[in-house]
Amino acid sequence: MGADLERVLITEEEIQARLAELAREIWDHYAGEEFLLVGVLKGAVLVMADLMRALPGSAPMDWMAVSSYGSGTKSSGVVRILKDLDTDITGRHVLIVEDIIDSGLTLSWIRANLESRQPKSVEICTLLRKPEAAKVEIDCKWVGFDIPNDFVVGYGLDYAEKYRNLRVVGTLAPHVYS
Ligand SMILES: O=P(O)(O)OC[C@H]1O[C@H](OP(=O)(O)OP(=O)(O)O)[C@H](O)[C@@H]1O
Ligand SMILES: Nc1nc2[nH]cnc2c(=O)[nH]1
Repeated sequence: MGADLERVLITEEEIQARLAELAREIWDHYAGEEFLLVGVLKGAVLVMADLMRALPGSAPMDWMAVSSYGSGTKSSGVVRILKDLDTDITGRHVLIVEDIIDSGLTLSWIRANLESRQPKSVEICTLLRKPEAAKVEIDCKWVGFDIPNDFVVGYGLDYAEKYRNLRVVGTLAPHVYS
């Protein structure tokens, strides 16, 4: 599987070290107030698992699954909820946990959707962000790494449902696409 990678952009050690920093900053930010971690399936599964284990204390967790539709392309900005939260977030601090902000369209929609439910606050933590790919500005408080505008896999991110279990983030070799 690793042989399908062209280049490792971020190593396992770099990911874990950065998540530990983010976990500390997040914990300090909420200063003892409860916050709900909201993961976006499926890509955020590994970020959620490692980020929440790096927190100095407990935080509850919930999940959403969404899908783009309409034009058929990903991240069209038109989003459908496949699995909604189990939790009522009214009056609660919500921290959305994502693997990647690419165009920003998915997260822009999710954030607006969650904000319409009258939470106390909504913030975002993403492991990866592609500044050059942004189609909408996203106010994201915690970003692990800004990366170039290349398609990446690993650490939760897939290509045709493969490579999510890689411990690194990297780009795929051309032979994989042919
Ligand atoms: O900023 P955007 O251009 O909207 O792209 C980001 C979205 O794309 C990925 O999800 P994907 O649709 O690949 O689903 P997955 O998490 O189930 O792999 C990622 O997890 C984000 O949700
Ligand atoms: N696997 C993967 N999914 C994405 N969704 C949005 N951008 C990306 C990316 O670079 N890689």
